[in-house]
Amino acid sequence: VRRTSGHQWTCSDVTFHCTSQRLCEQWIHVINEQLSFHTNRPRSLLVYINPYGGKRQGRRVYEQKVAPLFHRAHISADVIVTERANHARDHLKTEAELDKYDGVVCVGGDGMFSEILHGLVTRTQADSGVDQDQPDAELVPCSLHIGIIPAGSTDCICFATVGTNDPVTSALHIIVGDSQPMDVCSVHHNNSFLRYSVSLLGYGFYGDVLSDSERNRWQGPARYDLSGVKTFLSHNYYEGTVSFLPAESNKGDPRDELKLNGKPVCLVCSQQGSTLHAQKYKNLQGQERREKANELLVIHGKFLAINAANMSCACPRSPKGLSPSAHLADGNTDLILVRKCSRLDFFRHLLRHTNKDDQFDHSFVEVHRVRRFRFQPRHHELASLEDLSEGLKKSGFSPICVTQTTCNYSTTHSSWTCDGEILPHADIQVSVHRQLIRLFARGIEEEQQQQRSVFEDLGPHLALEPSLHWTVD
Ligand SMILES: CCCCCCCCCCCCC/C=C/[C@@H](O)[C@H](COP(=O)(O)O)NC(=O)CCCCCCCCCCCCCCC
Ligand SMILES: Nc1ncnc2c1ncn2[C@@H]1O[C@H](COP(=O)(O)OP(=O)(O)O)[C@@H](O)[C@H]1O
Ligand SMILES: [Ca+2]
Repeated sequence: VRRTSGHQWTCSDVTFHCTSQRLCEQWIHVINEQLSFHTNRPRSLLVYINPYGGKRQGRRVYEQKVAPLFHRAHISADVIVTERANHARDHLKTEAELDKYDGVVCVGGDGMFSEILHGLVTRTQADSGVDQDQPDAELVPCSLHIGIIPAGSTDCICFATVGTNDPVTSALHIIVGDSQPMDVCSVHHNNSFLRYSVSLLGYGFYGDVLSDSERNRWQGPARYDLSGVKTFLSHNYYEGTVSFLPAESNKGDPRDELKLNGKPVCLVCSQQGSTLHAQKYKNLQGQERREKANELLVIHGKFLAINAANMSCACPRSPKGLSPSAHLADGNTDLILVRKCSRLDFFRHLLRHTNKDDQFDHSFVEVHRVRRFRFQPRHHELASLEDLSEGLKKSGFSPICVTQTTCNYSTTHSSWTCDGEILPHADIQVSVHRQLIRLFARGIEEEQQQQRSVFEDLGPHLALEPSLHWTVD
């Protein structure tokens, strides 16, 4: 494997020249033996292809670019081309013989990844007797790794965990058996399970973009830009209450520039205990300590957007993403609140997602790193307002003022987008489950790491140094 620019990997050939047939055979034997010691490499994969994702190239991408590489790496693959939405999810949930495989690969976009995620996580909980309807249930991590061959519209899960959306690079991360743990958010409504999310949970702006874009799916990836402009121009804002449990104090800040992104070296993701957290509350005792450590913060307001970014959400549209310093595996999500502001200010904020400026450095934007949160839209409070208006009517006051004020606050209600799918409820509770899944990826590498040979990272067995090449000659 050779690294090229922009986090891309390509195949590279090494030619060994031998003086005799016998020596050549010895070398082949030794190399195959050494490769067999590397047990992290997958040998058998279950592949799902969404033929309708993105620009509808999933099948071609897999057959022309990925399958030949798996073949060369002696990886066997059982391929299922999906015939309908949720085909992959349902197959994984009930039918798939998971014991036969070392990993599951999805060829498609974030929506297709979401199907694999739901299939695998639900299957694992069912097999372990865990009830996913309980918002505080401790979920059991999935044993199979997931690989993503990008062939969708946004591909942010691939981009934010690999650094690029290139099918060959992703195939090579699968072949070498890279492993990247990743947090998963569970979303509940009134104590019943709705969905899991790994990338963006967005209410207001992104929820509206997604709802509108579903009608224009035939346009492919461009549907998001068109709906983006439409939603931007309609400039709706929504009122509600966000309550959240902040992250432990040792988990970094959404505005720090750590950018370690959940790699093995990332101190934030690898921290086991909660030492600093414990220190913060060390002078408190028993119940009081527990309450303080679990203190919910409550914010009420009028918002253009409420976004929870469980990962950076970097994608070709926004190379640093919605929350550039978010970690992949720290057990937290970054909650971004964009309050009502002028169109021009909101445009400035959006534009900063495409350049190096800090998109959080606006008076109307705040960002919190959180373990859990809940959103309650204002219309849920309406019930009590209606009670109030009844009461006022009885006491001789006109109820009209109450209703009118409510209607003027925001034009309509929004929906949540959950990794690109629309949720049926606005009142949701979200909890982060630390490192619930593992991907065939290694996070985004920094420059120095990129200088090294890929095989140096795989341990001594595969470190075929150039000097060895010369010995063979
Ligand atoms: C002025 C330019 C503003 C550019 C702002 C770009 C911000 C982009 C942040 C993207 C975060 C993406 C998070 C990923 C979510 C995905 O899981 C999910 C599903 O993906 P899939 O279809 O591959 O299955 N995708 C999405 O939710 C798509 C979100 C895309 C939003 C595009 C918004 C474009 C906004 C354009 C506003 C233009 C204002 C112009 C005024 C004249
Ligand atoms: N064979 C199929 N026919 C129709 N829809 C499908 C099929 N397979 C998967 N889907 C659905 O297509 C949607 C979009 O898939 P995705 O691969 O994420 O593409 P995109 O990134 O363009 O949205 C997902 O919601 C997925 O459930
Ligand atoms: Ca996280």
